[in-house]
Amino acid sequence: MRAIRVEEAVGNILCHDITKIVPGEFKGTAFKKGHIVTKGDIPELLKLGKEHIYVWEFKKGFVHENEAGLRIARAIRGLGLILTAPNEGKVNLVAATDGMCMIDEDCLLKINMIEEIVVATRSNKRPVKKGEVIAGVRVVPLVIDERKIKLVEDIGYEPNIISVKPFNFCKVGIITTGSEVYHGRIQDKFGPVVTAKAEAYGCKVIEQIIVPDDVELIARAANTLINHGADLILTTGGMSVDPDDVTPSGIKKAGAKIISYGAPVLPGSMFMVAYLGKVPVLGLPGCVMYNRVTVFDLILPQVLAGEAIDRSMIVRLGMGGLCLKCEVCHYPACSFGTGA
Ligand SMILES: Nc1nc2c(c(=O)[nH]1)N[C@H]1C(S)=C(S)[C@@H](COP(=O)(O)OP(=O)(O)OC[C@H]3O[C@@H](n4cnc5c(N)ncnc54)[C@H](O)[C@@H]3O)O[C@H]1N2
Ligand code: MOO
Repeated sequence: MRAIRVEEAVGNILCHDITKIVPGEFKGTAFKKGHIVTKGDIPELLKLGKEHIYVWEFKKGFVHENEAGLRIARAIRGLGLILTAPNEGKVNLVAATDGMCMIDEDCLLKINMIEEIVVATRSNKRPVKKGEVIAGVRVVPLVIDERKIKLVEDIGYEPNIISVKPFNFCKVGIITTGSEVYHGRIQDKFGPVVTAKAEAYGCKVIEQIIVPDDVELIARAANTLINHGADLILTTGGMSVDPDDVTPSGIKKAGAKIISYGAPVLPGSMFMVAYLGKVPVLGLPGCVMYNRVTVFDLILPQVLAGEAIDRSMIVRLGMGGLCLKCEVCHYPACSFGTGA
């Protein structure tokens, strides 16, 4: 730290806040610690009674927090993100599109292990909206040893440490099972719920086939939907333990490869994931119709972001898999699904 004349301070970094007081009108910070003095600041500083100010003594090999923040942000930015200008050293990474927030957790850990580097993100694999902040980065001191920034940049060679993967458009086919619905004893309430959820991600429901609880008819409906161009199949109902719950058998009979039957998620424990060729088939239990958020809300965006679902992904959902059923639902801004 050294004191210099204000007129010679352009390009130097302020070491302390400078306060402005106008009686009856204003009392606050006119210039913040860390501010880089510009030519235009000089008259204002002089008006504030400052002929000399304390500035940071630049040492070779050190960088200012603003530059450091920008360099870290650039190093970790993957696809689908834009950067904000630094504000007191902090740079935000903002979603450029709706999509799935993807974070390389190992790289994030390595970067945050470097002392004085701060990278704070959202939880991994969450649906995000265009314009939402996905991560904020900064360094702890006002100036930082450039070698630390270079370490971040070395790790940053890994592509897409933080990215937003856009959702693919899908043609969705629905198979609604249940003899009570098929025979018109009750009206279908499940189809509209899953249609609304799929459409919220920009998908189109091309067809819904209503079948009784019959293994053969469920299997045939699945293959009909494939022939009609569906690239995602959702089945509703018939997923639990009654003798009439035959949807999993129907999916199997269609020739699908079962990835997982059952998920450590409540609500949603009777969920099934299968693939009929390349087409994902999601077996949705009755709770998906009834509850506001369920396992379906965790897996649907992953499928639409092009993630191949395997059993380990389903099993990882256990931690954070308990929906607290809050009076006002804030999902995805809550712990539900944070194990994804
Ligand atoms: N003994 C056990 N019972 C239940 C278990 C269990 O493990 N042991 N699991 C429960 C869980 S978890 C769920 S979730 C439910 C739902 O399972 P299903 O997928 O088999 O649902 P269904 O039996 O087909 O139907 C339940 C209920 O919802 C009505 N429904 C179904 N589809 C429609 C539709 N398209 N439109 C309107 N209403 C529909 C249906 O008529 C039933 O009333 O099982 C628990 N039980
Ligand atoms: O699967 Mo039920 O599928 O937990 O409420």
